[in-house]
This record gives sequence, C-alpha cells and structure tokens, in this order.
Amino acid sequence: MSEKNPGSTLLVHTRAELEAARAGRIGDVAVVMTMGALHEGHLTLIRAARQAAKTVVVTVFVNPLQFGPNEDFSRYPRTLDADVKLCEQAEADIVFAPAVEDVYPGGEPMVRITPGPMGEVLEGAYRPGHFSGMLTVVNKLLNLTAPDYAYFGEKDAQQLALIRRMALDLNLPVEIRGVPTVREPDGLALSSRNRFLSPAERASALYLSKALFAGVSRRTPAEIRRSAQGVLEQGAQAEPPIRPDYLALVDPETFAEVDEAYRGPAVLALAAKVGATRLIDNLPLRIEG
Ligand SMILES: Nc1ncnc2c1ncn2[C@@H]1O[C@H](COP(=O)(O)OP(=O)(O)OP(=O)(O)O)[C@@H](O)[C@H]1O
Ligand SMILES: CC(C)(CO)[C@@H](O)C(=O)[O-]
Ligand code: BAL
Repeated sequence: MSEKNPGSTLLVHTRAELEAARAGRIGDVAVVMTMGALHEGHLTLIRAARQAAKTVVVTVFVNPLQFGPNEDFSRYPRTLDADVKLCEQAEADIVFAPAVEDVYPGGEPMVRITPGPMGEVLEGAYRPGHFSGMLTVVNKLLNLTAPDYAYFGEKDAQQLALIRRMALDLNLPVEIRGVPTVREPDGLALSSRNRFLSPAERASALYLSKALFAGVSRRTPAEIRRSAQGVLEQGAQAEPPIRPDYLALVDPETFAEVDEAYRGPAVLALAAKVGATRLIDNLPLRIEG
C-alpha cells in the first residue's frame, strides 16, 4: 500500500505501487536518483526537475552493488522519514524507496553494465566494481521509472559522464541532465557523508574545495595541477590530515588526463579521506591557455 503524506507526495516501495502512482498522470516525467540522507544538493536537483516536468519521481535506494566489501554500505545514513518530508517541501510527486529484493528480484545480478575504460580510472581505480554497480542500478531505476529526463549532480562528475555515455552507447530513451554542485558558504561540497565529520575533520575537509578553487584560478594544465596539488599538500599537514587518493585534470567526456597543449572544457577532480570518511569533489573549468 502506498502511503499518502499530508501534502501531495506519495511514498511507494514496490514496482506495482509505483505503477499505480503513475497511472492516469499525463505529461513528461523527471527522475532524481539518490541514496537518501537528502540535503540541499539533492533538493536543488529536485527543484530543477520540478521546473522541467509534470511528474517528478525521487528514488531513494542505497545500492549494495556499488559498495566494495570494505566500504561504508552498512553505516551509510538512512533517514527515509526526513527524506520524504524534504521531498514534500521540494514538491516531488512520488518518492520510490524500494527494498533490495524489488531492485534485484533475481538476487545478485549475473548480467551487469560494464563501464569500459572511463570506469577504470580515478574513482574506478580506487573503488573496483563501483561504477559497474552504479550503472547497473541506474539502468534498472531508469527502466522502473521510465523518465523523459534524469538529473544528476556535477559533484559526482565521473558518474555523470559515465551515465551520459551509457545513455548514448545503449540508446536509452532518456535525456541526462547535469546540475552544478551546491556548496556550503565556505566552499565544502554538500554530501550525505559530511555528517560523519567531527568539527576538526570538517575543518580539514575544506582543503578539498580550496584545492579545486586554487586550481581553477590558473591558466595552463601544469599550473592548474601544481596549484591544486600545493593546497592538497597543506591539507596533508593539517590536524587531522587529509589523505588524498588522487588529483586529476581530465577531459569531461572521457575522464582521460589532458595534456599540456589541451585547450577547452575540463574537470579538476579529486578524492581524499578525512578520518574514516572518504569525500570526492569536482569542478568544471575551461582551459584557455
Ligand atoms: N552538493 C551537491 N550538489 C549537487 N548535486 C549533488 C550534491 N551532492 C550530491 N548530489 C547529487 O545527488 C545525487 C544523489 O547523490 P547521493 O545520494 O550519493 O548523495 P551524496 O551527497 O553524493 O552522497 P555521498 O557523496 O555521501 O554518497 C547524485 O546525482 C549526486 O551527484
Ligand atoms: C546515482 C546513484 C543514486 C545510484 O545508486 C548514486 O550513485 C548516487 O547517489 O550518486
Ligand atoms: N555519490 C556517489 C555514490 C557513492 O558514493 O557510492
């Protein structure tokens, strides 16, 4: 049974409930996929979807397939009641929060999406299997929600590039739309995992966005990398120190490192651990030389 909230947002859990909630609705559909623990970044995606489409579906699903064995699947925050209230405020029509058995009716899937070379670098190198699990569930959620448009954040720029590429390579009947990163006033990218940070870790985490902003103010690829790297090195001396996984200046479509002669759009990408929490951040920029 679907649960009707005080406003007009319907919370549904199964495919049948989702189809019933969709029945009779006319016009275009936008989906915003999330792992819950919603914050202003997610709400910005939902508002963009609200502007664009007659029906807005928000999915809330912590996808086991995209977490490695030693990652934070079990401690990932789960706050469905609060999430539904926020979706209500952002005027989403339907929240689809399925159980694992509904998304994976055949158990662990034998058939999965292979991300190809773009899925093997940066996040893909540090989280083996992550992008295959992510693309597989995004494909499933697209099949279940059948949207005209799907909204994703630029904070997860490699994920966004892979989803765009999957839509192109697999002829998916959906338009993938990216939304700029929402940040705290001091620059920290909003992320559900920020709630794990102690005040001291929160202060050290600021070196991630500081490094990106130091980089984008430079002109050439070497200067951009050097400048961002310098700030990350300061962060590695902070207390507690940040422990960077990677810093890269890449082509936004392929995520291959750009060379010194490259001019055009790029993404400055990084990931670092702060205490037990791993954070990523990305900034699009234009290399003019
Ligand atoms: N600060 C942000 N600004 C814009 N979009 C965001 C932001 N944070 C997350 N998103 C987007 O929201 C969608 C759902 O992301 P998700 O639920 O994983 O949240 P998250 O905050 O990225 O969590 P975490 O990084 O801790 O996994 C993704 O498309 C993601 O890129
Ligand atoms: C796209 C997504 C919802 C798939 O589980 C997840 O990777 C995320 O929240 O970015
Ligand atoms: N926000 C990206 C999803 C993940 O970290 O698994």
